[in-house]
Amino acid sequence: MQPILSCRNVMVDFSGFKALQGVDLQVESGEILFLIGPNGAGKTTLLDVICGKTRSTDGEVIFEGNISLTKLPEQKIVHKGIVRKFQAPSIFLQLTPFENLEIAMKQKKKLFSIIFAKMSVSQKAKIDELLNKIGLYEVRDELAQSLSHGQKQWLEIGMQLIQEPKLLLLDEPIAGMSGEERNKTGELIEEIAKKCSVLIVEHDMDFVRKFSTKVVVMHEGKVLCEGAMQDIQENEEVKNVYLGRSG
Ligand SMILES: Nc1ncnc2c1ncn2[C@@H]1O[C@H](COP(=O)(O)OP(=O)(O)OP(=O)(O)O)[C@@H](O)[C@H]1O
Repeated sequence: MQPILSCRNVMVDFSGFKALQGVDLQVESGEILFLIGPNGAGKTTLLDVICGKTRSTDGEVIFEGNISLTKLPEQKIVHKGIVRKFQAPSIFLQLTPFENLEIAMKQKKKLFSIIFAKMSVSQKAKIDELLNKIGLYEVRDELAQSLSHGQKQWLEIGMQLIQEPKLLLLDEPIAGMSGEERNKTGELIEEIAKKCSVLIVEHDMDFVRKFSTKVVVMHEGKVLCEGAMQDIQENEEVKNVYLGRSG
């Protein structure tokens, strides 16, 4: 089966500083791929390139075998099926989880008129189903500002899932979460991966150990190695540049 995403020799040069120096990486369908590596390795920059926030200076990013993302604007990349949850919150705190998802759904339709239209029964059912999935059904009518940190993050993820993506990009999704919230987030990601590949930048090695299907280690703008977490942990080079110090 062809990978859902292929990065080929991707380079990013920030006015002379080479943040990415020829990254080759593939994401397979249904995979939970963790991108790890020391600070400044280029992980976030790679996510930025994939979602169109940063332009690569060389190389190619191919989606679903034949769609080149390299020159597409961010919104077009979303429409192709790649969404990204940023660390900075984007939910409306004065609205309920249901209303937040309603807005996300209407944005997806992209029709201005529909913003004033009533939701159909099936649209409401879809939002309820999603609320169940992200564990917020019980608090669907409470103001988002009263949610815990973890619940807010899940709502953010829900806002992305309403786009029905094929690839979800997450940047340190469990930062600031309690132990229980971390586990719930991992389980949510496993549930999401049944329909959508997930590429995650993460520093928490316990979380990576528990929920990864594959791990890619980046160092100094390149892929150092990739494989199952068990093998990665044994790798001497990885121990030297990263795990030996922080994991
Ligand atoms: N817009 C920019 N202009 C110049 N340099 C940048 C820019 N964005 C990132 N960099 C540099 O590129 C390198 C890679 O940064 P990046 O944020 O991708 O690393 P990272 O692996 O995500 O690190 P961390 O784990 O700390 O988030 C860093 O040295 C960073 O300072």
